Amino acid sequence: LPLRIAPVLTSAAQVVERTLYVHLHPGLNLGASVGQPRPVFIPPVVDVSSLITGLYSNAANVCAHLDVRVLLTNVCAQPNVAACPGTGLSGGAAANPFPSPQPLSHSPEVVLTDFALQDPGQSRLVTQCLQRYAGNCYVCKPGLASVLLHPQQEKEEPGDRGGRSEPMKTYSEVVVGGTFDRLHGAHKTLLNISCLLANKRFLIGVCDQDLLKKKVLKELIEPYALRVQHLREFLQDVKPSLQYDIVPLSDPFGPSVVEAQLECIVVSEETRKGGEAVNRKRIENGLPGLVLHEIQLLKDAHHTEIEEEKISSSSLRSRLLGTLLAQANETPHLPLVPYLIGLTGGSGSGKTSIARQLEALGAVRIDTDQLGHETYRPGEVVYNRVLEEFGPEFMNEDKTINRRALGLKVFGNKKRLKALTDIVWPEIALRLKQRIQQAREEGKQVCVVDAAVLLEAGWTDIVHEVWVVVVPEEEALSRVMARDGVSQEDAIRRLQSQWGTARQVEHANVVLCTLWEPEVTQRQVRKAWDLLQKRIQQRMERAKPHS
Ligand SMILES: CC(=O)SCCNC(=O)CCNC(=O)[C@H](O)C(C)(C)COP(=O)(O)OP(=O)(O)OC[C@H]1O[C@@H](n2cnc3c(N)ncnc32)[C@H](O)[C@@H]1OP(=O)(O)O
Repeated sequence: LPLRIAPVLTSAAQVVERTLYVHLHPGLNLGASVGQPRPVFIPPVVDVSSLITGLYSNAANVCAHLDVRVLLTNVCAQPNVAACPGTGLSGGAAANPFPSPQPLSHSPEVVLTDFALQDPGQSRLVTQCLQRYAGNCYVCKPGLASVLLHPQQEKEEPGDRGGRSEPMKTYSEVVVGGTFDRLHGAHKTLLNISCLLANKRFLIGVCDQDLLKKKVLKELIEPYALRVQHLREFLQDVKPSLQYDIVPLSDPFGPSVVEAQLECIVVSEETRKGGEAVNRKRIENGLPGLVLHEIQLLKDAHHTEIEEEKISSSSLRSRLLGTLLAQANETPHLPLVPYLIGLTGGSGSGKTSIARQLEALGAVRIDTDQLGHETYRPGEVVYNRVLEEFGPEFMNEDKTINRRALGLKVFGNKKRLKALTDIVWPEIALRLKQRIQQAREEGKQVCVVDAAVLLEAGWTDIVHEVWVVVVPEEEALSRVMARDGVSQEDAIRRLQSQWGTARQVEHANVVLCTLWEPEVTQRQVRKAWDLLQKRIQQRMERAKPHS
């Protein structure tokens, strides 16, 4: 079987667009002579566990775009009613794991098999037999199609046949913990093997709040409720007979160190130490230690130099940088050209360096800080109004406005900052519109509006897309202090006058991060630019009058 995984997945990926459910039935005979095959129970042997790992690790390499889910309703420790509640078993060899078809979160539209036909004339009978078989196990879409795959068989190496059919020890209650952001093959392996090990209850602790603070690109972590929804949907498909309890974790231990009836914790090489710490705490709490069941870490064949070698959510998050995370809003009030990108991000996020890179790629860069500074020139409306509002002490000897002193006054003081921005923003907006008009007249295709507080100002409707640049707060603080020579307190006050990155990201169409080497940022910008060109192209196509 292991040799067939990659070829079967490769050929299935040519038919399937989104979800590929895997139902195991070793030796399934669809040959017409033996009559209609029935689903059978498979004992949870070591081989099944290796097969699950093999499936997810191959899927990550050969069909990474598919949501693969290995179904375990028919993989059960003891085929009796007590061990497999809800199966309607009466015991004995004829026990059916599917007394009624199991509903899945995505009803199958097509059933695939790698059953090898002995005779091409059998094909119709075999596909009919397969459809009936699938319909007995799962609730399928009406008109379920069936397809016979013809996977390219891989060469068998000597010694490949050595399977491990010894039974796995199973447990009444199993626990795991994790962030479970954007469920990937490694999460699914952990979850599937835990389902294999658990007979009654599966407790899942999901990191929340404080436990997320140190994570790479934490702003891109899916909200807790969404992660739980995805987990529940996956688990409900995989083994509906188990009781699932999903709880938020605000410390690394959660209920694992207080619930007496837990028997086993599933860990990876990386989290084994965490599992051992759980056991030390349990013993301190007068509870028996848990069996540590260790699973293999899945390798990520596509990892880049800033990513981990294992399949990880942080790598998946870093691959989202520069891509379109949320469709742009409809903007019929804006002219088609130039396409307007509102580039924003906290102080010290590196947005100006990104704006310059976009300029080098062909965009017109409009620096709104600069436009703001122009409005302070003596004789301008803003100049007079600012001095009226804040007093003559904010004037330098040469009669110019002392912006630095003004900054120290307003950052950290909401009321005073609002008084200032109420004066300056309308004037900046006016100048911005003039610049955009000028770019339009010059036939420019893309303008990048570099605006530190674009979202706070509610300027999202003057651009087509919002791009947000993020860095961790400590990094932003040290950059601001070093670059602008301000104290830590002043830097904090300035950052606190702006939205936090998580809130900014909620409004972002594209997110970029300047935390790593300059080449890494350049690659992100290039990717974002290339994808933007495609979107602009498609938009132009859509806007063409139909002939
Ligand atoms: C909607 C927009 O984004 S318009 C562009 C931002 N400008 C404004 O909001 C106008 C109000 N601000 C100002 O006039 C000036 O920033 C002053 C007078 C307060 C300070 O002037 P200066 O000392 O010359 O500082 P400068 O204008 O370079 O801004 C320094 C930092 O303050 C931040 N900043 C500017 N305005 C604001 C604001 N309204 N709220 C919070 N932070 C702000 C900027 O992010 C900038 O950091 P960055 O370059 O790392 O992004």
